[in-house]
Amino acid sequence: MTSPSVLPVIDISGPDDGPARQIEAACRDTGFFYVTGHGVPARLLGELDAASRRFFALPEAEKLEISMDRGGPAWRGYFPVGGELTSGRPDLKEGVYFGTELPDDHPRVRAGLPLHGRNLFPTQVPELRAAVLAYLEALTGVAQAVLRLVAVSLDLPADYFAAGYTAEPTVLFRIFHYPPSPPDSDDWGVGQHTDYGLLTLLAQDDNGGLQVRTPAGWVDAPPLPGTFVCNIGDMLERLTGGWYRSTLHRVRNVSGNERLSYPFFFDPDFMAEVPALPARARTTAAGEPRWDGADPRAFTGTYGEYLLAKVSKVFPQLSGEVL
Ligand SMILES: O=C(O)CCC(=O)C(=O)O
Ligand SMILES: [Fe+2]
Repeated sequence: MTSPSVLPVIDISGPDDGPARQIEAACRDTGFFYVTGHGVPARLLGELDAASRRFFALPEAEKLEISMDRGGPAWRGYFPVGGELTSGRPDLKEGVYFGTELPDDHPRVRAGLPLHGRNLFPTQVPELRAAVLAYLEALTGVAQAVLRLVAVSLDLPADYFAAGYTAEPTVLFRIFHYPPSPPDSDDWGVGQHTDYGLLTLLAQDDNGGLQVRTPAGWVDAPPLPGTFVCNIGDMLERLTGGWYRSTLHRVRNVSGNERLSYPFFFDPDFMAEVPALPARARTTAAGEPRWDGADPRAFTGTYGEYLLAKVSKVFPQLSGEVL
């Protein structure tokens, strides 16, 4: 059972102060809100959606031509239904992983850094390439704009993130296809989890299925046309000493239709350590034990190390091969 959505809609187009206070309230509450006034033309998402539907309609063997195990350490490409284990169980979804498009001679690629490199694009749907790259650029702008407001909400300089953690951000982007869940099944499209980085901006089609954990129980985050669902990840929880919340969420597609979603993850520089902000280090005591048994505040190391530990849990069969 879920309750109807109670998540706020925040217009980010106005002067910083109003939306920053709304973001503060949302991040203190569920860590989830809708973003409007973002300026991304609907056409970009329309092109992405059309190309993605063409891709998923291909025969499995053709989709496997960009299989993840061909992406090497860059960790890009297609995985079939059941190929990802978010909460230790196979998810009822297939998808394609993308990230920042880096040429082979980029210093981080030459240094062999995992998760860095070229994307894999399907030759059968050539228009997907331009649609994905244009979308990544547009969403990077939205994410920097939201982080500017997050910075203001924390009494930090407005360019705190853009000049630091996200001067060279870790950008991960996925296109997911959730087949309909059989009635009464207890399979999840995505098992319950929190996101790993700073923030996620999600576009979803009209089918719904995303659920968010709140103190009052699970609530729906239904599609609202022209908005992105934004939620904060473990690194913002960690930076703020738990003042802001990285909240559990999950997906079950009970619409009876094929659901597509487009989560865009905007995360700190792979090489950065992300210690608690001095003013926030001790704001709250640790809460209830987390979904993954891990405590993002206790972790030491770089964001890249945190991310790789997570990724190798959800793709156990790949982690030995490519990392
Ligand atoms: O598909 C969705 O609605 C959400 C996906 C998600 O939570 C994730 O990929 O982290
Ligand atoms: Fe998520």
